[in-house]
Amino acid sequence: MLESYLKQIPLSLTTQALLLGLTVGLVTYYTFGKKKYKLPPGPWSPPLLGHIFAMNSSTPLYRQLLDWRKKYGPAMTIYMGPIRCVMLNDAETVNEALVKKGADYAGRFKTFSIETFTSGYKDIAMADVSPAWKHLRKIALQGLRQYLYGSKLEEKVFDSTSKVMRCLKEEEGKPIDIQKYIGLLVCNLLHGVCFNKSFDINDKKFLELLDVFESTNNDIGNGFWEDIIPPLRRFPTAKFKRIMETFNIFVDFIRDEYGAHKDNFSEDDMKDFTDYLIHARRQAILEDPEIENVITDEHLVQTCSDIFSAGIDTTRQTINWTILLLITHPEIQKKVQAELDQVLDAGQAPTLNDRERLPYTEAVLHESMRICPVAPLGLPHATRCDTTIGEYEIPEGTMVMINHWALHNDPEIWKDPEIFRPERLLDADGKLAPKTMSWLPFSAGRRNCLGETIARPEMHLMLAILLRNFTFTCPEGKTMDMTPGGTLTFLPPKSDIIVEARK
Ligand code: HEM
Repeated sequence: MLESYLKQIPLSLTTQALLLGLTVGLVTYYTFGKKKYKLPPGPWSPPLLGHIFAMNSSTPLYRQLLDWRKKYGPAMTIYMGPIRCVMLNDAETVNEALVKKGADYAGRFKTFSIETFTSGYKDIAMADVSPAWKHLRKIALQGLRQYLYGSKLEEKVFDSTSKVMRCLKEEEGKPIDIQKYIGLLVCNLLHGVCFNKSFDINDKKFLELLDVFESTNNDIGNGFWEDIIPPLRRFPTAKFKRIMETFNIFVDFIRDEYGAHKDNFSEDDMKDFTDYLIHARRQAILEDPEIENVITDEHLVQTCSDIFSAGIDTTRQTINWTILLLITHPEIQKKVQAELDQVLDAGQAPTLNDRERLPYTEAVLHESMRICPVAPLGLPHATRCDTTIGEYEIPEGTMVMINHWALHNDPEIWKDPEIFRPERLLDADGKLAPKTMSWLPFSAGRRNCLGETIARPEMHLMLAILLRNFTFTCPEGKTMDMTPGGTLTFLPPKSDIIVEARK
C-alpha cells in the first residue's frame, strides 16, 4: 500500500527506496527494537504537550494527583511536555522507592535550566550521584553537625531572634508584614552559620536577597520552555533571562563571601560553615591530590549557595505558615503559650534542652509541616537503572517525584486531613508519637534533606522564643487568607498581622 502511494508522488527511485527503508526501519525499531515497559498508568495526554494544561490549572498538581490516585493507583505516569515523570502518591510506594530501592532512585533529573543555574551541577541538591556529590554531601553534613555540639546552634538562634524581637517590639500593635521579620530571623541564622555575619532589618543587601527569593518563587512557576524546546536555549525567553539575572545577584553574593573567606582563611580560627568547607577540601587534597580537580572552588560556592538558599526558603515559609495557622486557631496558640509558661520559670527563656519537655509546641510545628509542606513535590529524582515500583517497570533515566502533600493528606491515614490538629501527633501520654512514612516533609533515603538535623531544633527554638514573648493576631475586622500560592511550591499568602508583647 505504501509502495503504491509513493508511486503517485514524483520521486526518484533512490528517494523512494530511502523513504521506504526509513519507514520500515522505524516500524521495526518501535515494534521490536525499543524495549516496551509496563509503566504505571496515568491520565491520557496529547503527545509532546503532555499534562501541561493540568499543571497550569487552578488546582495545583499535588492536589490533582491525589484525585487521580483514586482511578490510577498510587504510582502514576504523567508527562511534563515530552518528559515522562512517575509520581508517587502514597507512603508504601515512596518507601519502596526511597528506602527499599534507594540506590535505584537516588539520581537527579537533568535539565538545561538546572545545569545553567548550578554551573554544570556543581552543587549538592541538583547534582546526580557522582564522586563529587558524595564528597560534598559528606563534608557539608560534617560542617552542619558542628552546630549540633555544645551551644553553637542555640547561640546563633538567640542572636537572630533577639534582633528580630527588638524590631517586633517597636512595631507592637501596628499591622505589619510578618514575613519580612521572619525573613530576617531565618536569613540571619543562615548568614551566621554560613558566613558568621548578621543583617539589620533595613540592610540593602538583606532586602535585595529577600526580593531574590520572593521573585524566583513567584516566577519559576511550572518551569522553563528551554528545558522542553532545545532551540530556545539559543534565544532564551524573557522569563529565563529575568530569573538568570535575579539568580546571579544571589550567587555573586555567595561568591564574594566565599572569596573573602578563602583570602582570610586560618586553620587556627575557623569561624563558620564556609571555613569548614575550605578546611575539609584542603585536608582531602593532602590525602589525595586528585581531589583538587574533583572538588573545585566553584563546587564549594555552589554548596554554600545550596545551604544558604535551601535553608532559608524552607524554614522561613514553615515558620510563616505556623504563625498564620496559630492566628487562625487562637486556642492552639494559647495552649502552646500555656505549655511554655508551665515548663519554664518566670522570666526564663526557652533553650534546646527544654525541647523534650515541650511536646505540644513540637507537635504544632510537625502538624504545620504536615498541612503546609513547603516543598509539596520535593525535588525531582531520577532512576539510575531500569527498576520497578510494585508491579510496574520504570526505565533508567525516568524523572520520579514524591508527592509529600498526598502523603500528608491521605484520607486513609489521617482523619479529616485538612484540619489543623496538633494532638493527632501526640501519643496517649502526651509525648510526640513516633514518626511514620506518612509524615515526610524532609523526604527519606539517600537524598533526604541534608539540613533536617539542624532545621528541626532550630525551628522549634525560634517558635518557642517567639510565642514565649509575643501573641500573634489578625487586625480587627480582617480575616486571614489561607490560600497557598505557587504550583510546585506551597507559599503562604501575604497578609498584615498584629504582634503584641506578652506581659
Ligand atoms: C522546613 C525546613 C526544610 C524542609 C521542609 C526541607 C525539605 C527538603 C526536601 C523535601 C528535600 C528533597 C529531598 C529529596 O530529594 O528526596 C530537601 C533536600 C535538601 N535540603 Fe532541605 N528542607 C528544609 C531545611 C533545610 C535546611 C535548613 C538546609 C540546610 C541548612 C537544607 C538543605 C537541603 C539540601 C542541601 C538538600 C539536597 C540533598 C541532596 O540532594 O542530596 N534543607 N530538603
